[in-house]
Amino acid sequence: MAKKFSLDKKYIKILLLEGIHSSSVESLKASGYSNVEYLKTALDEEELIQKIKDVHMIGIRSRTQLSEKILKKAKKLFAIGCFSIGTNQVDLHSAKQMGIPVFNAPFSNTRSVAELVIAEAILLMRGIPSKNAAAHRGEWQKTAKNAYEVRDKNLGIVGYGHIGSQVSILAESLGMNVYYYDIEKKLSLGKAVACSSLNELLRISDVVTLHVPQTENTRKMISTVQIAKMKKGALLINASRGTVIDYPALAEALKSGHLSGAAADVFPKEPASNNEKFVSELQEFDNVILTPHIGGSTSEAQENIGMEVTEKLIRYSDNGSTIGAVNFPQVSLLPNREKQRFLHIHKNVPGILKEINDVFTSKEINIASQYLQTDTDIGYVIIDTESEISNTILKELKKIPNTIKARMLY
Ligand SMILES: NC(=O)C1=CN([C@@H]2O[C@H](COP(=O)(O)OP(=O)(O)OC[C@H]3O[C@@H](n4cnc5c(N)ncnc54)[C@H](O)[C@@H]3O)[C@@H](O)[C@H]2O)C=CC1
Ligand SMILES: O=C(O)CCC(=O)C(=O)O
Repeated sequence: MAKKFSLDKKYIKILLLEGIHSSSVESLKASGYSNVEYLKTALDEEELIQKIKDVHMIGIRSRTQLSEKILKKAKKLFAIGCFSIGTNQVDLHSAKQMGIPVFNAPFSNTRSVAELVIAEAILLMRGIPSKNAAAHRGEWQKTAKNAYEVRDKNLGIVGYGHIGSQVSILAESLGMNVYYYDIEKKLSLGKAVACSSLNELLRISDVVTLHVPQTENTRKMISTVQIAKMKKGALLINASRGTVIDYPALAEALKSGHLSGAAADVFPKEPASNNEKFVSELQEFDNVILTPHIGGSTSEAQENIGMEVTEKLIRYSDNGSTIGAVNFPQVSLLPNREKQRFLHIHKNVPGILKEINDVFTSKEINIASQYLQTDTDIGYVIIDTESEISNTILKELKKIPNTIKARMLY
């Protein structure tokens, strides 16, 4: 019998949104995925619902919100690629319940964000944003007043993960004293000092920079009370998520002069495209650097992200590997084209593995290898059979109660 993909690659429809780097399209095509629709922008909800109906894999950046409502329309979707670090734009739990793994690029833009933050710390310390704005208006503000070196100043990093720790290394090389606060115990790099509380960090820092994910815990973690604890004249930088700072409270602190400047790359409501107007309470302040969520937008980062996430999507589509998925049991078996491979995603209920195996036993088909992983909600098993078998097995696997998704690969 000729070997056959359950779904030929040329029928696997892939939608890439938000101007993902061309390295993604190139990798997909090189791997035989020719059915790729590439859009430079995000889609509004209605357009997305229409398009996602027929799509098997989707690639997004931070603008596209994949809510439960939208995922429910995506009947054919089997994998999501977030071409970003953050995955808060996807309802991860709903995706998992629907048997859809979500992949991201956990390090590819780390360095780009860290470099931007360091640049902003230097510019803010020198009062450059205000002087720059004034110069554009024809004013000449040649003065050393309120302009400082970053050397020997205290930098407080909230969230000492990949980005926070890169910022730490760069800041120390500039002679800054680095302090950090993280809810997890972390290895301090160089001479960085862990603070036992957020309040302690806020009290001692000349510059505070935020590098936490968007979670319920981090929502408005910097608001009036926390800002009041910061040193008078301190600086605040946010390249994490717009929900982490209470921006009206920051605006108050800038107005009163309690803080002497800020930089914000992320906002609670960001324009869906470059054609939409951007509105923020921080726009009135010359001493605030506003950037349009470009912390990770460098050529290097985007090219790397394009390749990294695409590779994960291809590995899942070709071999069933969920290594690197952020919402799924991690399963990987070496590709083995000599065998036939089945993937089965199911609710994690007792006895289901036996039912799956019974399908093969009843047809006297030997299982060559099998790898199951579960979490509290779902189980995911890859099964290689010794002999080539027909599509009817797949139909029977799909009929097992509590099956979420089943696929035959080769
Ligand atoms: N502006 C931009 O373009 C970009 C923004 N980001 C944002 O930066 C965030 C951080 O990225 P990474 O450093 O790669 O993530 P990471 O997961 O490596 O580090 C996050 C750290 O925050 C800590 N954390 C979580 N909740 C906390 C809390 N309540 N208080 C203190 N620490 C807490 C975690 O323990 C972890 O160490 C991403 O989740 C994303 O939202 C990421 C890339 C680009
Ligand atoms: O560049 C993007 O679209 C998203 C960057 C970001 O926020 C992330 O990687 O989490």
